[in-house]
Amino acid sequence: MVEHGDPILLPDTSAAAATRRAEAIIPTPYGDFRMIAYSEDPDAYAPHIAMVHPEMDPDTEVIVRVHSECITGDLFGSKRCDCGEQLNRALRIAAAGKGIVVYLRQEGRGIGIINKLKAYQLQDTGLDTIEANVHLGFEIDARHYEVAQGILADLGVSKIQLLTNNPEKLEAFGEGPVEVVRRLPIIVDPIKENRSYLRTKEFSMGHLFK
Ligand SMILES: Nc1nc2c(ncn2[C@@H]2O[C@H](COP(=O)(O)OP(=O)(O)OP(=O)(O)O)[C@@H](O)[C@H]2O)c(=O)[nH]1
Ligand SMILES: [Zn+2]
Repeated sequence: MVEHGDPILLPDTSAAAATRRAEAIIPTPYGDFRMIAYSEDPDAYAPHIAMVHPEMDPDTEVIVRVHSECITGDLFGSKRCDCGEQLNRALRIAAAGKGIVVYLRQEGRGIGIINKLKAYQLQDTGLDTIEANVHLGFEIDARHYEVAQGILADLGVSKIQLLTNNPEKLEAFGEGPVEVVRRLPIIVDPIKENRSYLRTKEFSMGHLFK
């Protein structure tokens, strides 16, 4: 059994990981973005990513999505969660509003893809997302947001409108140098495959779906 918060399993999300390593323009279906890679280790395989609108103005209240990695949803379009659709929507909003999508490598709320798949298997026997994490010996949510604040600070941003329904994410930003002036909801319509996942988010994790 893994101990709570075992550091080996957690990605580097300290402020040190907010070091800019490389960037290039990436043309996406939503328009061009500057893709900037951030990591503590210069050769990191999985750096954090900022997708920055080329005309982003750091002196405005920048629209920002801080999205945690979900390989199942973001990449393969899994219907078990709302991540893929939220990511697409966030990119569209950032493209229209000269904003930023910060993509953090905190797969599975920080437990990694192997453990998330184990959690899914437990969920298929009747546990909810929280119970499955706890059963595997993990925190309910092992994520940290210092690196996101560091990335925004590196981009010269100090005031943001944060796209989230997650009160804990909002609270985490309350402690950092970047001020959240407004929360913007990012609500995906439930489908039968993700209904119980979204229900757990709403009733057990306090996510704001209204
Ligand atoms: N452990 C675990 N992680 C999950 C499960 N379903 C999704 N995730 C992870 O949950 C995270 C979702 O992160 P975000 O998209 O930033 O969103 P959020 O914290 O739900 O809050 P919002 O900003 O409101 O979307 C990703 O890291 C997913 O991989 C699950 O059943 N178990
Ligand atoms: Zn997901």
